[in-house]
Amino acid sequence: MLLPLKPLVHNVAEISKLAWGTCFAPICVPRRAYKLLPCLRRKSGIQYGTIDNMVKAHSRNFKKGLLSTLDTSLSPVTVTEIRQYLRANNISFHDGYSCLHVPSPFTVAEDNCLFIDKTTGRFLCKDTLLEGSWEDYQDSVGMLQKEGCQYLSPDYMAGLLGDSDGESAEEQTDEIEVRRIWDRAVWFSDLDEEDARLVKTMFSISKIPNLTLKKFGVKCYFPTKNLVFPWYNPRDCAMKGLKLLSVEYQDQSVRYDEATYPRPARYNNLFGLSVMGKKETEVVITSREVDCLAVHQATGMTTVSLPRGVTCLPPVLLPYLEQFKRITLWLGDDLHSWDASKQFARKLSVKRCSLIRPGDKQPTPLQALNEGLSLTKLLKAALPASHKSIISFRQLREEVFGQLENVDQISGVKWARFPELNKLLKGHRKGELTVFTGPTGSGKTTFISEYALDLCTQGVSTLWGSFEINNIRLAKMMLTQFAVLRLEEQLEKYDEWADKFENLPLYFMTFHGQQNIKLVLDTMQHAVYMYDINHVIIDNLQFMMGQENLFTDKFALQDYMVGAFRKFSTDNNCHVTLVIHPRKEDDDKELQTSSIFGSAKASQEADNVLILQDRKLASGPGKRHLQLAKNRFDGDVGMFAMEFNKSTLTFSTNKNKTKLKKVNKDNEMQIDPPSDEAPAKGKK
Ligand SMILES: Nc1ncnc2c1ncn2[C@@H]1O[C@H](COP(=O)(O)OP(=O)(O)OP(=O)(O)O)[C@@H](O)[C@H]1O
Repeated sequence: MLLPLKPLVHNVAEISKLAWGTCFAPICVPRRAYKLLPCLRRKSGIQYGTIDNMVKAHSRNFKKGLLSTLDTSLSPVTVTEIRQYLRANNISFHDGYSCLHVPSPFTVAEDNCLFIDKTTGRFLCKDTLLEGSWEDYQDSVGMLQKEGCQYLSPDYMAGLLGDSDGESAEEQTDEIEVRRIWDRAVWFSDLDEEDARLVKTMFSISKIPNLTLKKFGVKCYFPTKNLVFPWYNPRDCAMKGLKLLSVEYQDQSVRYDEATYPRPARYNNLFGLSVMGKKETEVVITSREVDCLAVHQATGMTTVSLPRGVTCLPPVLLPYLEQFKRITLWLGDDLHSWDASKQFARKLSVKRCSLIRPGDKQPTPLQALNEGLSLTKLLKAALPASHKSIISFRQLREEVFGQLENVDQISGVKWARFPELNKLLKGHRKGELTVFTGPTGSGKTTFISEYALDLCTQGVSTLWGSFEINNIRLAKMMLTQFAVLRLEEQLEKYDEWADKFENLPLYFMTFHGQQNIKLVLDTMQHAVYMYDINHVIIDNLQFMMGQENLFTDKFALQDYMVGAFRKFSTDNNCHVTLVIHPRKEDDDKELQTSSIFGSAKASQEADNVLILQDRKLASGPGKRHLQLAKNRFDGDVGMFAMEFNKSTLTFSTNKNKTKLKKVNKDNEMQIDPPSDEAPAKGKK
């Protein structure tokens, strides 16, 4: 019996993708949502009434994307509930690492399998590539039971999936571009020998033979000397996208640049998947395609590389890794990669993961191959990711050494726009809690927006919780700061900057006004899982104060909330920046740590306390001082002046004029107005 359910699932899968967007949506999502309905009608070929009903049946999801309602789209189900549901419906399942494996209702294929993510409830049918929410899955099961059939029409499904009628203009342009590049790119074996040698030398892949490159589908786009990595559709090996890698030599260093089609947020390629056997049980995961080639070349092992390097491991890829009993993460040779391996291992289930710790004798796989090291030996020496509760110093000594060896990386990501902040705070580190305060209307949101944007442009995945100003206003301000331009006067440049902005790893919670802290924390947790968020900004804490009835005392309530955010940042190794209003504002006095609303708990729990000072010190309109009042990392505290540029909404620190004032943390802060003198030496 043919059921018109498949269009529904395809449809709903799309719609529910948008529903997830309710929690933290890249700002373009609602615009795309509007395009969905007409195209579904066109491509489905079934009666309008049916589609309309289906859309109506799921319109709660759809509308949520637009109306910013969160509750049900957020962590809709626990793994226990999923198991209970499957048992109650007599659906056999296998308890996998990150997913539950159940028979797919969408295919007749023999080894059909549908993967349900244990954390989110979202599903993926590997055979048809259909995906959707937990609700969609339940609906499909309900439909099957109602109709008394075993499968939902595969023919119908194939027709739908193969039809590109409903693609957005962006997708169509990408497809044309992918085809154009792919057709012009050539296999290394077809290149002139001299040319092939030149390109291989440029990318340090001389030890990778043409045969291996061809096996992985790697071509060369010779006019611009790019490597071209394909993204094959795992279903039918059709081209789904590609990555272009270019290399630039600056002084002694080499810089790799990459461009992807489609754009990074939609580029979910596990490079190497097409080469992988269905029965393999071991895999090595690398962060770069060239490393993947190197591991395979040296060891013959199954290897895949992540689509966006160490930035994230998108959960949609987890089903493809379920078949592996043993996974080795070899992501790079710096601490950032090491942090990422530990984070990704948690997603993949630590018990099957081993990690290669960066170090002198453990460089990137490509470097190891080029230096003639034994990659097999290095892989054998990988450390198990699972730690017992009690460990000895022997297990820690390598980690401690790594920290001592990489002091600069330990101090975190540096700000590009606030060099003075780097001098005081050294950098932005994962897992810390920063409390930020300043007088009402002094520019806290404006400053913290630029502060976070600066880090985000350097790859720090960022989640914004702006409860006071709405996301459109916030994004407009950020875009202005990003472009450092008054875009309203140069609208012709809007698309150029918006395109670049869209590619940042930046997400927004759609909360506005008073919120329940549990809901906010759940959303943050979900975002960490989905997008590997490294920095969350909460602007501001006062917007969670009205929702809690647990405490009659406002101070106790705030203490409880600060404690909850502290725990979150530690548990998830994710930096949280909390904006908190000051308790009292006395016109004659500067704000101090003790001015932060609540008891001393906020400043005790915080690793860093930043204060935007705008009184007394300001020697002109728009001038502000940023004071670092607490710094747990190395104790340096101090302050520096910033100048506000009203047209670009940016605070800049004038390198020539900025007077950085470091003070001993035990002393009271001595603050002088900025002058043209050279920066004062820290007293520390
Ligand atoms: N240094 C500055 N000088 C003059 N105007 C500023 C400065 N910084 C920000 N502004 C402007 O002041 C307004 C308020 O800024 P913002 O919302 O960032 O302040 P806030 O401290 O977060 O406010 P609140 O206390 O209400 O949370 C904005 O219009 C912003 O453009």
